[in-house]
Amino acid sequence: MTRAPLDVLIHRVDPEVPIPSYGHPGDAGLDLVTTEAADLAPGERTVLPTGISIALPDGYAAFVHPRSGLAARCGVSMVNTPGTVDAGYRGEIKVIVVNLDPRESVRFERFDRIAQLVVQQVEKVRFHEVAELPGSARATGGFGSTGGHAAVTGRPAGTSGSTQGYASVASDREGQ
Ligand SMILES: O=c1ccn([C@H]2C[C@H](O)[C@@H](COP(=O)(O)OP(=O)(O)OP(=O)(O)O)O2)c(=O)[nH]1
Repeated sequence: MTRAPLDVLIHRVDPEVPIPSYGHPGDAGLDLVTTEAADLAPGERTVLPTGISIALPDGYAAFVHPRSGLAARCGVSMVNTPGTVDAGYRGEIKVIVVNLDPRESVRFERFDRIAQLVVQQVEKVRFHEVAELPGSARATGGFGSTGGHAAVTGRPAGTSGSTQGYASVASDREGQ
């Protein structure tokens, strides 16, 4: 069953910016564009304005996510992915982009799509302190306790002469 869309007030800080829209009917993210052109050298980051501010209803938040096409093609991501836009925030939404490509610079023109905005309902919690938490299958195992992604300080398997360290996913592949 299709739910009715949530009504959200929007203000265009830049009157020429297009109102964010979904690329396809089933998409989760609304495209965000930059209103400023920018050049990013390898490893460089910058804060880009999107030209919009919104008023989300209480109980909602919007999350600024990177675009996978930009990531795959140009190595562009966001420093704080996902960025959190609080329901009470009325300022212009900004995107902290970073060029993770080790060699190529990237250039954004005004109104290039740089990120996507996912609006979600969020729970408010009330903490109840206890002396001991109830048991669970995972218990306290975290950070790689199921195996895989062991850091290898020496050479990658099957090579010789390299002085660089590699992270290995071999034990994950083998299901260890
Ligand atoms: O990618 C982002 C992340 C945040 N914001 C805006 C909306 C958010 O409501 C506000 C504050 O963000 P956050 O709480 O993540 O930042 P903080 O560093 O914890 O700042 P504060 O002390 O203001 O909470 O900045 C953006 O425009 N883009």
